[in-house]
Parts: sequence; structure tokens; C-alpha cells
Amino acid sequence: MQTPILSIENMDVSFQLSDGKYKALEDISFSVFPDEVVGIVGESGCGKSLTSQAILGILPKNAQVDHGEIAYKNNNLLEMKENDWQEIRGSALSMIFQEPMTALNPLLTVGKQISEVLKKHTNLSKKTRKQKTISMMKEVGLSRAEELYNSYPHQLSGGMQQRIVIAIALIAEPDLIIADEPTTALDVTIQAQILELFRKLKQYRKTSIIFISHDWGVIRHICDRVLVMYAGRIVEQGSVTEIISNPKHPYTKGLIQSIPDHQKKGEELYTIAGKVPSLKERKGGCPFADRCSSRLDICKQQFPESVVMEGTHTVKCHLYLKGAVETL
Ligand SMILES: Nc1ncnc2c1ncn2[C@@H]1O[C@H](COP(=O)(O)OP(=O)(O)OP(=O)(O)O)[C@@H](O)[C@H]1O
Repeated sequence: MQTPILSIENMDVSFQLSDGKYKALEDISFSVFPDEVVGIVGESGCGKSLTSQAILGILPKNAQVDHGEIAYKNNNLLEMKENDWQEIRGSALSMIFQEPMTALNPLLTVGKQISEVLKKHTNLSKKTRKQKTISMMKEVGLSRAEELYNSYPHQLSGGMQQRIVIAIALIAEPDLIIADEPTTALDVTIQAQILELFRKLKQYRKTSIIFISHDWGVIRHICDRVLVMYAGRIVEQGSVTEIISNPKHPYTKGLIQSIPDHQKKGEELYTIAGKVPSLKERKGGCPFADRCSSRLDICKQQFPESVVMEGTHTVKCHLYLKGAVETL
């Protein structure tokens, strides 16, 4: 059995708000193995970004991990000193955010921003750092890399800026990259180019990636496995092909039905009625119960245990718990 790069066990995260403490993530457990691309999918507010922030130790000030373990190669990050975690964060785990301009320093040339990572985490000479930076810029598809090295972020297009952010994330050869909706801020053609770049990275670099998206089309093209999140919980997970061809959770079914090419021509675009409950609106039971057309009485009372469907495919839904229907 392979050792996972990252393994999260039973993690709960809560926010301290003015009128009390509210759970935002509950019982999050999953692993990422070497060379694997794991997607996290779910509507806005389901906890995708919070999960990645918890992994990197960059949660908002009013949020905390209450319970659980986040292990990087068998070391619990939550027990590490901040300095050690910071070292891992820069070199072994790195992050690509939605908006390239928020990740880049407007006052530094892009070449310098990439080579700074090498300066911090390696003993390479200045000349080698520059050479490596230029070759990384070429690898991420920036053809005039020598010229671009001395450019400032505002002199580049959005797609080029995101390529620089990807180069920064890759230059220290991390074991795991977390990409949080890395194409959302870009226009459609550039999105396709950046996705193609991720596909190539997966093929040639063999870096593990957590790819956060609300877009199944993107998940289907990039990921090996997918976690479906709803209201702070992972409600279904499995291989992408298995989940897309055989979704079990009514929420996953609804999301897949909303993919435009899953609909017949001329049909109105399907959307799941209702919305994700806010932290304060979440009650006991299954948080999807209010929106679920297959709801059983027990769904409002109790959150279901995980049920193994086939291989790595698991679902948390009362419909698949043995005896759930009979006991009602
Ligand atoms: N700083 C904060 N203070 C209070 N609640 C927050 C804060 N940040 C996030 N939340 C809440 O935590 C929950 C999860 O948010 P998160 O940003 O992880 O969702 P998401 O699935 O990444 O959504 P999106 O696709 O919009 O980025 C949401 O209910 C959100 O309102």
C-alpha cells in the first residue's frame, strides 16, 4: 500500500462569530497519493477553500481546527511549530489561488518572484536560480521567458500572470499543489490553455494536485478522483469516471444533471432548487435534506454513516444504509 502524501482524518473546523461558535467543516477525511489529482467539487459555500486553507495552516483568524489530524507524509501538521509548517508550506506544499494578481507582488519583477522561492528553499547560486527560473517559465508556456523575466506583473495578461503563479508554485518541486479554482478569473480561451497546462503537468511532472472547482467539466478533464462537498461535509467520493457515470448521492446527481452536455438539446438548464445553508442555518441531520427530493424522515434527524459502494466509491446518504427504509 502506497503512503499518501497527505492524509486528513476526521477534521472539524469552526468559526467564532459574534454570537457563538459555528462548525464550517465536519468530519473531513481523505487522502492524496503520489501522482494523483484529487478534485474537490461543490457549490459556493460548501467548504472547498476552507479545506485547503486548513491544510496550509492559513485559516482566517476567527477559524480553527477543533478536531482531527492533517498528516503530511505521516507527520501531523497540526502538531508542528509554525516555522516548520511554513517551511513545508513553501517547498513541499504550494497553493495556486483564483486571482493571480492577489498572489503576485506588484513591485517585484516576475522573474525575481519565481527565483525568490529557490533562494528561500535551496542553496543554489544566483546564476543557477536564474537559469532554473527561465526554464520553468518556458515549461509553463511563457515563450519569451528571457525578456519576460524582468517584467512586472501588470505588464502581463491575466493568463500570463497565472502562468507565473503556477511557475512560483512549481519551482521548488513540491509534492502537492493545491489549485483553488485557478481558471475562474480568466476568459474562456485562456481557461482552456491553463487547463491544458495542468494536464501536461499531471502527465510529465507527476506532482500530486488537489484541484478545487465548481465545474464538473474541469474536474472530469483533470482529476483522477473527486470529493463532493456539501455544507462542510464530504458527501461522496470516488474515481471521477465512477462518480460521473454512477453518482449515488442526490446532491451529486443534481450537480451532474446540471452539466450542460448532460442535457438533451433544447431542454432548460437543470439547477438544484434551493441553496446551500449558511453556517448559522445548518441543523442536525443531513444538510441536503431540505433540497432533496428523495428525502426520508430520518434524514432530518441524523447525519448518515459512510457507505462503501464499490472500491474507493463511498457515499454518505441514508438511501444506501442497510435497513434505513425498513426502520422508518
Ligand atoms: N472569514 C469567514 N467568516 C465567517 N464565515 C466564513 C468565512 N470564510 C468562509 N466562511 C463560511 O464558511 C463556509 C465555507 O466557505 P468556503 O469559502 O470554504 O466555501 P467554498 O466552497 O470554497 O466556496 P467558493 O466556491 O465560493 O469559494 C461558508 O458557509 C462561508 O460563508
